[in-house]
Amino acid sequence: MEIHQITIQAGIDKLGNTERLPDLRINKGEIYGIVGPTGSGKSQLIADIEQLAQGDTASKRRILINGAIPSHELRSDPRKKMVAQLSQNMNFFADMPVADFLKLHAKCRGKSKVDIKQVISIANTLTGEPINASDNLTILSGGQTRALMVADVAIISESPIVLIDEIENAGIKKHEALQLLSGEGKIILVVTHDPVLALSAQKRIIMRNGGMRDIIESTYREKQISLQLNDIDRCILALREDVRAGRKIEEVNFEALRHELSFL
Ligand SMILES: Nc1ncnc2c1ncn2[C@@H]1O[C@H](COP(=O)(O)OP(=O)(O)OP(=O)(O)O)[C@@H](O)[C@H]1O
Repeated sequence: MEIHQITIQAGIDKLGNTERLPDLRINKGEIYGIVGPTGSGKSQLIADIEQLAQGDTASKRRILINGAIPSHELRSDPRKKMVAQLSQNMNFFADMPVADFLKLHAKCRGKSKVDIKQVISIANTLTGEPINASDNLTILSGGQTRALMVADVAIISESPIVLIDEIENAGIKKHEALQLLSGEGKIILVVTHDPVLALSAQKRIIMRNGGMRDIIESTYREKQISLQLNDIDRCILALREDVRAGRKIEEVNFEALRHELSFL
């Protein structure tokens, strides 16, 4: 089923008041950030979309697909699952090599032609520590695990809706991960406190007290700032890999970092 739009029909906040933000329509290819203080309902909003809620969750929201109520089958049949979720705390539990897992997953999804080597090399563009096809899933680091999940969602799962919950400390190149996923024309919602991610989204939903309060469209300037912050982030990620690998740090180009910061 081709999905070109989801609608979040407003429900109630934690105090029982109708949400301030009216129905929200998100189109194919759009990236939305979800921001707000702790306990403001960011994860609940993601969960509502994941479950295709129909007034049956704490928020009483309803989720429409292409403007219509999703069928019972879409909500309950795992093979029809249209939503992929990625979060910082997710881990692989299968005791098998990376390549075997990807092959198995591709087979389950009916995609026997997927190039497994390509999936691994895409994952390796997101992490500083290369993943080998023969590595066992259980020995992958947090960053390698998340990088593999992103590549898997982009190429094998092909779920049209991707929900991302706080991947800021996941140890991967976040901006690149978002670009990889959005390049496939997916609908992406990302819960984040991280300016790199929040500012690179086209719009961000502001959460308060369990309700959708407001929406901000990111400006051209914010996009520029996000790209510059991303360069700084990549520098820190590279240093982290050096430290982790037991290398000595000979030099850090602080001048280049300062140059980036002076543009902000
Ligand atoms: N509209 C709502 N009505 C009733 N309860 C809600 C609503 N939204 C969220 N909650 C409840 O409030 C609690 C906190 O919400 P949630 O975990 O979504 O916040 P969060 O913004 O993701 O917080 P954190 O940043 O700490 O992860 C949860 O128990 C959730 O079920």
